[in-house]
Parts: sequence; C-alpha cells; structure tokens
Amino acid sequence: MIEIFKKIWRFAGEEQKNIKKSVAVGFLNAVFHMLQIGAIFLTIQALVSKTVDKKIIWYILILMVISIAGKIATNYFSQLQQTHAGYFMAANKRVYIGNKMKLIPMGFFNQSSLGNITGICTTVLSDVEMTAPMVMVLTLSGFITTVVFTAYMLVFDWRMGLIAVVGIVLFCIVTSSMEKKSRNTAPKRQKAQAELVEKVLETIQGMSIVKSFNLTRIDDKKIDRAIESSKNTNLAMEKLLTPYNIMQESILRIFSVIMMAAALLFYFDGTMELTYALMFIVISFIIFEQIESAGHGVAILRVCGSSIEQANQMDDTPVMDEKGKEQMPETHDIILEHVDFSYEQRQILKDVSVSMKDKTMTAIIGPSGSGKTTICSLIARFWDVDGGKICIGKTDIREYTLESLMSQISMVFQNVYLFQDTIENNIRFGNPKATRKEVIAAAEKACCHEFIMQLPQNYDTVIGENGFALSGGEKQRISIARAILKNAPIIIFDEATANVDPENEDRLQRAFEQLTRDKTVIMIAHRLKTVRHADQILVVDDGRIVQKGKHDELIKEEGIYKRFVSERKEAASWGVV
Ligand SMILES: Nc1ncnc2c1ncn2[C@@H]1O[C@H](COP(=O)(O)OP(=O)(O)OP(=O)(O)O)[C@@H](O)[C@H]1O
Repeated sequence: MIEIFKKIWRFAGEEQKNIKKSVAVGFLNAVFHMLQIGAIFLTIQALVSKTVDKKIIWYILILMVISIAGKIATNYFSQLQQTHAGYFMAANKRVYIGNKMKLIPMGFFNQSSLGNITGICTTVLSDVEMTAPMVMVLTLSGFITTVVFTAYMLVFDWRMGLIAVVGIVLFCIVTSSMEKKSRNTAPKRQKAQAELVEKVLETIQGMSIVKSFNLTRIDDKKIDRAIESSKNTNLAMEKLLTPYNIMQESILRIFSVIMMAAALLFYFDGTMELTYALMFIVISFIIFEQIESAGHGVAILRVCGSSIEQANQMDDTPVMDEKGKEQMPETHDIILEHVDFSYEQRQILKDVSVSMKDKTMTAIIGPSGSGKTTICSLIARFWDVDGGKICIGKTDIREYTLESLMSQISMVFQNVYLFQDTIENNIRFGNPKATRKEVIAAAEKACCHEFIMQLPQNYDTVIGENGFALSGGEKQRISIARAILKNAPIIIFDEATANVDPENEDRLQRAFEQLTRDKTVIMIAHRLKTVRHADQILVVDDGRIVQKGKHDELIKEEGIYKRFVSERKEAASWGVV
C-alpha cells in the first residue's frame, strides 16, 4: 500500500503541494466534525445535572455553528485542491506524452502502441485524474484522524480506547488483504481496457476495408470479445471487493455495538460516570466514520496504482534526441555513408553510399519495396541507421536536435494527412507564425487558391465538417502550400503514383516547381518527365543503389533504368502515363 502511495506521490510532481494541502484540510474537516462531540458532551452534562445555564446553551450553539461552518469550508477547499491536483497531474502527463512522442522513433508507432497510447491519454489518465488525489486524501486524512481520535479516547478512558483500537486493527487487516487481492485483478482490468480501445481504433481505421470485403461480422466478433473481456474483468474486480467491503462494514458496526454495550456495562458496574457513558454511546456511532472512508479509498488504490504504472510506461520508451544540439548547417548537401538499416530483424538497406549536392535534384526510382521511402525516412530521422551515417552539410544528423533537423526538411507524401481544422490552419501548419496574407501567397504558388475560393467558407472552411472533403490532387497541393510556407532548404517529395488527370498534373507540376526552386530536392519519382530533368538519378533495387547518374548516361546502360524508361514510353503510347 505504501508503495502505491509513493507511486501516486511521485506521479503528482508539482501537484504534491495541493495534495498535502488537501490532506491537511481533510484532517481539519474531521476536527470540525469532532467538535460536535464537545457540543454533545456539554448537552449531556447539562441534561444529567438538570441545571440549565444560559451560558452553556450559548457554548453548545457556538460549537455547533463552528463545527458546521468549518466542515463546509474545509470540505470546499479540500475538494478544490483535490480536483486541481487531479486535473493538473493528468494534464501534465498528457503534455509530457505529447512532447515525448515527437522524439520517439517511428518504429514504435504500430497498431498496438497506438491503442496503448490512446488508452493512456484517455481512459487511463481519466482514471488517475478522478481517483488519485481523492484516494490519497480519503485514505491519509481518514487514517490520521482515526489515530488521533483513538489516542484521545485512550486518554479519556483506556478501556473504551482499547475496544476502538481492536476494531480498527481488525478493519486494517481486512483492508490490507483486500488490497493485496486486487493486486492481480487491477492490471488485468487495465489490459482489457487498453485492448478494447485498440480494437475500436483498428475497426474505425479499417472501416472502408471491413465494408468493402464484407468483414463486418468477423470484425464485430473481435470488438465483442474485447468488450466481453473488459466487462468480465470489471465484474471480477467488483466480485472480489464486495465480500471485503461487507466484512469491513460488519467489523465497524459490530465494534460500534460493543462500544455501546461496554459504556453501559461500565456505567452499571459504577466505573464510569453517566455523562461519559452517554457520550461514549454517541461517539460509538461516529468514531469509525473516518476510517470507513479511508477503507473506500483503499479499495480503489490498486486500480489507481496500475493506471499510474501504465501511464508511466511511456517514460521507458527510448528517445532519439539525446545527443542533439540546436544548430543550422551552412550548406544542404546530403551524404549517406555505408548506411545499413533493418526494420527489426529484416535488413532493408545494405551499404548505401551516395552524395546529393546542395540545391540539386535527386530522383530515386526502383521497384516497389526496394527501399526508396526508407532512404527518405532515414534522412528525416524517422528511424536511426544501424550502420554508417547520414550527414547534412557535413554534420551527422544525430548531432542535430530533432527540431533543428526538421526545420531543414519539408516532406510531401502521397497520403496527405489534413487535420480537422480550417484550410488556412492546415496550410499554416508549415509555419505557425505566418500571416493570412502569407498563407494565401503560399496557396497561390501551390495552385490551390482558385479551388479554395470556390469552397463554402473559402480559407475558413473546416476539413471534415458537413461531409466536406478534398480530392487526392487537391490534398497534395495543400501539402505543397504547407511546404512552401515552411520554406525549408531540403524537400523530400513522393510523387503520386495514382493517375492524375492532365489538368491536375499540370497544376501539381507548377506547384512543385514553385516549391523546389533553389532547394536540395529528393524525389521518389514515378514519371519519366520528372526523372529526365533530375541532376542525379538513383536506381534502388533490393536495398542497394544499383545505378547512379543522369538520364542520358543511364539510358545507355542495360538495367532497371532502361526498363523503367521503356515501360513508361510504352505506357505513354497506350495513353496510360
Ligand atoms: N514500418 C515498417 N516496418 C517494417 N517493414 C517495413 C516498414 N516500412 C517498410 N517496410 C518494408 O521495407 C521494405 C522497403 O519499403 P519502402 O517503403 O522503403 O519501399 P519503397 O521502395 O518505397 O516501396 P513503394 O514504391 O512500394 O512505396 C518493404 O519490403 C516494406 O515491406
């Protein structure tokens, strides 16, 4: 139990001060509650002595008013600090995860980690924000208050104090074994919850495939199983805790009755005054209130602990930025020296060495799966190379911070991701400081101003709202506008493989020319037209560079490039390319 408290405490970070305040105020709340005992004692004393002194009535009234007002005020402040601590500790973790994700290698982001991260940022951290400070405050202030008041009782009448101590010790034994029992169930509940999020995400992301291949029922089964497992683990948790909750409650009720009976017994055998006996009878109903609340806190302590454990998993994920310095190269030559790279066990690039000069265009061609995208991803440091090195302007890319490296590179992919935001903000993503005028200028250069002006709210149209979407070509031009606005010296461009209609192709070509003027360009090329004008063509096959040179040189050699050109020419004669 202590180890979970420590975990919550460490997780709270800067919010520890609010939890401390809340525990202290929670203790004060109990003190105000106990003031009622003083008032009850005075009332009983007045009734027993049968003398009604006006002063006593005032004392009683004042005590009651202080007790009620103090309870309301302390309750309010304790809740406020708890809520603040809960929301802020979860929010700080979400921000930390968001920042850390930028520094994690792309290989980490697979379907399962996506479900896990989504689960952590939503349900797991929600659990933490709702329960962690509440559990700490309930349990700590509950136990501290009980200890103080039991000590107080021991001083008043050691026999009554002893009965309370026995009741509390039995309660603690049951509570501790309940906490131990939930040790295995709580992580299972978390795992089932994460799997449920993962399956829902997977189904939503693959919905078009599920529908087109009529896999609805198969996919339903996967989600059904995840829901079933989440339901079962939740039920198991409840089933496990319920008998302990009943035991906890029974112990406290039985000891209340024992205390009452003992007070009567001590009165009748003449060892306790009537006033004290009556007071202890009243106390027997309220002495265990605080420890009962603490017991409720312990019941959810383990769930809270395993939520924190799961959220902390992100801390152990290795980052790529450790040695990076904030720096800018003088030139933007890109050099790959003996680069080897594997996705996990499977080697993809083998001893790749190539130099791309500043402000020139390099076209990469090669069969599907040969490693073209992988070369580009390594230059942008989505992954780290296994052997060799990649330099930009003579400096190894591992010596830049990821931020300074990414400020040198713009990437335009085939599958453009647009955020559910206005067109203007989607373009501004390239340079968050850009003015509206600059956004429009970039859109004009990228040949998208015209179609944006025909949209319902022009630049303020929200993508994804009211069924509004863009075509593939339009999306790619928006992403070119983004890159124009970013104005990075290196451009990595993945040419569209899909057939683009001639009008769109012409616009894309013009946008591309605007983007790449005076830049170092790496282009994954599929069309003859683009390849022909490249300063250097790299032919990749099975993870190696098998041909290198200009169009006029390569066309004379037997090999993949010659085949690529003749296939394109043939397709063109058929009207395909
Ligand atoms: N994230 C990944 N994890 C594991 N393997 C991958 C990953 N990405 C690509 N691969 C594998 O690496 C190989 C090279 O892929 P890459 O995308 O670099 O090829 P490509 O030449 O760009 O192909 P294409 O022209 O079809 O886009 C392929 O066999 C692919 O299956």
